[in-house]
Amino acid sequence: MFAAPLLAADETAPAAAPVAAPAPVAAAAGAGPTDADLMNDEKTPENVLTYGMGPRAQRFSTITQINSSNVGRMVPAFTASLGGEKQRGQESQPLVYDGTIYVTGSYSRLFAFDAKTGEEKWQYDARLPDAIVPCCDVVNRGAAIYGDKIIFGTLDARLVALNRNTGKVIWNKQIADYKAGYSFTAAPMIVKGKVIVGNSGGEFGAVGEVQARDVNTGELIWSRPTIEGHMGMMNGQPNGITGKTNATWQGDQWKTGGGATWLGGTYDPDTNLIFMGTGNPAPWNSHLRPGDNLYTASTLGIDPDSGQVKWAYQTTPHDGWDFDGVNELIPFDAMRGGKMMKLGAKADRNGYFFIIDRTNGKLQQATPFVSKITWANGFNLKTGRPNYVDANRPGAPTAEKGTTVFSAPAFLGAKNWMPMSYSQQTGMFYVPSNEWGMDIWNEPIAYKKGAAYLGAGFTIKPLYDDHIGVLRAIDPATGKIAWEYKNKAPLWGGVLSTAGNLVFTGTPEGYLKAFDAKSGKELWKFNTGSGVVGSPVTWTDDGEQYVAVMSGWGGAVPLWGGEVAKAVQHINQGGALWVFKLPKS
Ligand SMILES: O=C(O)c1cc(C(=O)O)c2c(n1)C(=O)C(=O)c1cc(C(=O)O)[nH]c1-2
Ligand SMILES: [Ca+2]
Repeated sequence: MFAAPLLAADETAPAAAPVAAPAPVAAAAGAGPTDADLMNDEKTPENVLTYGMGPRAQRFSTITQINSSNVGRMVPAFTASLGGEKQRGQESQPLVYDGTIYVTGSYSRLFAFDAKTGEEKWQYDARLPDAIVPCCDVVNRGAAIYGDKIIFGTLDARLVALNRNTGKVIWNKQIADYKAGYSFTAAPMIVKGKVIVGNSGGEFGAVGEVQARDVNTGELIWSRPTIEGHMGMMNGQPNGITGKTNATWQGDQWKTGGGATWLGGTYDPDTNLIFMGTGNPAPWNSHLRPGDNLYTASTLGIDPDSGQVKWAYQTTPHDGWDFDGVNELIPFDAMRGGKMMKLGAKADRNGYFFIIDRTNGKLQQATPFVSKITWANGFNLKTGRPNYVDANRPGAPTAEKGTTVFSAPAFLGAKNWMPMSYSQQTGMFYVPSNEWGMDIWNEPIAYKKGAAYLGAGFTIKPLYDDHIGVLRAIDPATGKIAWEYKNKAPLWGGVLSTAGNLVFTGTPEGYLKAFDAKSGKELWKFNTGSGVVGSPVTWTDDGEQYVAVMSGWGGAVPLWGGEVAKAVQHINQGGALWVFKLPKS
């Protein structure tokens, strides 16, 4: 725009040009987002640079043009198809930069669309090997952008950097062995020039790991396994918490112990910590692995510079239900006991909404956010541990099958991967939750490379006739629910809140919906033609506010949902980006 045209080559420069101040190297147009831009994402409404709309992943926008008084008039601006036969769950969150919308698609694809018209600029298809074994549909949750690159993970456990203008591969790195059950569904996160990635594979005895890779080359900078035993052995570094190598596992069980970091993390510039959730211990059958099984079903506070674990908090010690525990920890600050505190909130799959001190991982509050929880009666705030209801743990298998118990929440969780939002305007968390239970029983199982490693059987059942999904506004000061919206099908998409007093989320029935953030009143809906399991975002372009979401039914519910899967089997698949704005008038 106002920058002088760059000289293409040295020869074109006057030979004896007087040397003034050194030219700012490559700060020119087209250089792309920097570390500072990523950290500042919450404050730049003209783009969406990070998964979570800021490193803290609060999914809150300060834009007010579309608000609770006019959202009822919002209309589609355009839609863009992901095309073809590869229409499965579209869990992606769009990124928006410099006139382009980037979305990942099912089967490890990445698309670049014009942000004003939806016209496709390019698409990349990772062309997966047949042997991949993702547990829960062929999903991907989003990309990361940096400089000239757009970076995403694939189901055969690779991390791929493409040129964001052309879609051409810049580097392509294997992060784990997909033949041993590893895959990659999370959006990568970039902190200080390092691509921070997690892995998937907890249902196959994979071992959780966080890797930091050089954004320019893809080379490994540090690796942090999440299971005691592996932690102690890595690079000769102590794990930074217990200093012990393997206190909470018996025998060799830690070798295939799970704890996958399959949702990626959030980052807090204030404390310089990455918060990474870890998944279920493997196998699911808890009688086969006595002990707390650290650090599965936990949140880890990790130093991005070294990979050292600074603290850990385990939300389900000795998990026996696949309560997993990867759910995002969202940093926020609030008054507690008369002082301002650096806190984090996590709505866990196990049914509790946790508030912890994010400087040290100490539990401050744990309140149920669903109506039925059978496995524990609350948490002990001193020890941070659950008060277990032992009788409700699935029993040990005798010959073939242990006793069946009814358990709530179901293993797909009071909240699964779909991200909640924190509104800086209302001070509320908006949590996509589900009310369901399951019959669960344990079975014998032995580890076999690349095969499912559960040792349990299960059938998910609804708890109520009229709804499973419930969007809940939670006051973090008390854990009390301020309002709720009930949905017939399970909620499986992310949430966005805005300073326009709005909350957006999608439904499997196909709608993107807008609610009044204070009252919960439904203000607007639009049917996208397939289930919405993506995460909505918003931005401004030439003075107009846009809202975008991916449509395309899928994810774990149709595959693992038991009786609930049957109830939603009529929902049609899809694969489309939908973009909305107010009509010009
Ligand atoms: O332990 C794991 O490694 C792992 C990975 C994933 C994944 O990567 O999608 C899911 C789960 N577990 C899981 O337990 C689960 O319920 C789940 C739901 C979904 C989805 O995308 O709908 N993924 C996953
Ligand atoms: Ca899992």
